[in-house]
Amino acid sequence: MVSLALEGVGVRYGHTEVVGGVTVPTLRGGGLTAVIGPNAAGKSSLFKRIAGLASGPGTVHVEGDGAGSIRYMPQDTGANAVLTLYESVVLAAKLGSSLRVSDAELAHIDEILDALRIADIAFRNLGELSGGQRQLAGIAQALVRRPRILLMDEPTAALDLHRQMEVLSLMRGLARRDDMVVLIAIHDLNHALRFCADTIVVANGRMAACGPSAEIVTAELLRDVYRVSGRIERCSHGLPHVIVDGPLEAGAVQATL
Ligand SMILES: Nc1ncnc2c1ncn2[C@@H]1O[C@H](COP(=O)(O)OP(=O)(O)OP(=O)(O)O)[C@@H](O)[C@H]1O
Repeated sequence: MVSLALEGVGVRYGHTEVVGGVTVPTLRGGGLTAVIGPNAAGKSSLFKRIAGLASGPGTVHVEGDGAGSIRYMPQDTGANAVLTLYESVVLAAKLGSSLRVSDAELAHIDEILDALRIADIAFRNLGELSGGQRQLAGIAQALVRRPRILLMDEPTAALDLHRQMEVLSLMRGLARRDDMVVLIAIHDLNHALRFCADTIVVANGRMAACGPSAEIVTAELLRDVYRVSGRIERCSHGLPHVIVDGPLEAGAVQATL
């Protein structure tokens, strides 16, 4: 069992504090947690702080088996034109350890490439891949280290609709099977509602709300955090959907946060 909790966590770049006072009650492995909020709210910075890649005040509490294994998957994994997709995943698996690759590790890599449906492009250079294919390679690189806590920064931003659903379903299944804590920074609120049991809202460098996604993604959130008018309605299948009517005038946003 692994768990993550944040207590008064902030992020500073030099003397500038971009995130402050984020306290998140214990998140246990087994499900997805969405991290939502406007552009520049501080989601990526918070992820980097949790992963130890940025500094700031507060405490990141990690407990349980393999608690040291935190992995941050950046928004843009970049393209190293020299490596094939397969080589990049093997290298990711071996980061910080010996370069000997066991049969079990190779089997694990194949399993991940199959699950992401990218085995057919495994031996193409990353520089020749499409943006979506590179994003899938980045997910493979993150998964191959068997993280217990995985911080995914907009992992579906470059993917088509089918792939978005596939990847989020896969991540939900892996989180459950491997008892991982998976935080996903995501702009699509419908995905947060559909795939993530819990949602954390970051706005202006602060945590604005945290709880079950259905209680967090509301018309008030759309108004106060995203400055749009909208509503949450159930479709004919009974699933909640965010419907955005349009942007609010600057003066119409209530200063409740
Ligand atoms: N390395 C850095 N040095 C200084 N400021 C930074 C650095 N990285 C990010 N920032 C600033 O920190 C703030 C939060 O940025 P961050 O990338 O965490 O936001 P975000 O919520 O992930 O945004 P988006 O949804 O647009 O990806 C922004 O004002 C940004 O300009």
